[in-house]
Amino acid sequence: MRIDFTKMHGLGNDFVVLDARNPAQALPAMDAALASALANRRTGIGCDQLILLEPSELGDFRMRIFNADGSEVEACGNATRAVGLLHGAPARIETLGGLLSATPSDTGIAVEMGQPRFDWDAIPLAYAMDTHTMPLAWEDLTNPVGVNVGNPHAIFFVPDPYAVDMERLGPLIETDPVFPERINVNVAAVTARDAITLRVWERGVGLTLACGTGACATAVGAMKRGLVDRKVTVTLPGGALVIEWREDDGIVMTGPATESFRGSFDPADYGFAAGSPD
Ligand SMILES: N[C@@H](CCC[C@H](N)C(=O)O)C(=O)O
Repeated sequence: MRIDFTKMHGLGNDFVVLDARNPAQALPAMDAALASALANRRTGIGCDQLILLEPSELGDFRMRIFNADGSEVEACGNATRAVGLLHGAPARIETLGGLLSATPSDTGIAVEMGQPRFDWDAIPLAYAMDTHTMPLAWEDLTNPVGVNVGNPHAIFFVPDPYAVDMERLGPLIETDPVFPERINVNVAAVTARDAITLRVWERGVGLTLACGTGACATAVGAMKRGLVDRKVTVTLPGGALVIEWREDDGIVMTGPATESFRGSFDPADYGFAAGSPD
């Protein structure tokens, strides 16, 4: 029994999207082993995140997010825009990080990401500290902002994000015990009151071409520090997102999403039995 998938991306951050709402699809129960097998770029379909759409009683549908290492996580900004594009109309999307809304428009897909949380235990951190300027350092990367925008982020403001050895420092910071649920690592340069350049080492993935929640976290971190205005363009290796932090509505992220192709796979090829259709 073959399972259909849609390959999508947001600024090069790519996804395999599976739709478990279709009763004709005998999807195996999703777990870390299957998610990482499908995400594997050498032996699987290949992606940064595996996205599973399920029925929801709270929203139009539920989106489950698995990193390439198989870990299930709370939020993914780029995938939220991607499934918003698939839905083709304004959508309320249930995630582990909260209920989000995605609205396709002429300028891309706009997603209301909710309010950021800066409390140390909301990020979470291993012990109490000031998250505005965390008293932490890894070589030249010092005093990050800590914020949770559905998922956890540390943001380092640096002169040149492309001069930072992220391949070496990213995994060190991601797995430091000060972050009990690991962390997404952002290195950013503020280039104008409305412009930021950003690279992200994603928890459970590594360096990606873009990270939507990273752009949101970095923008609000820079706003908190008074470095930028309330609406900024964040430029990542894969392209740009516009991030606005509204007093009442919270963070609004706007940017493109793209469907790349559709295909199918046989779970047996990955050592998994198909589930039983409802
Ligand atoms: N690519 C994403 C973030 C995906 C989840 C992240 N790696 C985590 O573990 O929290 C985005 O666009 O936000």
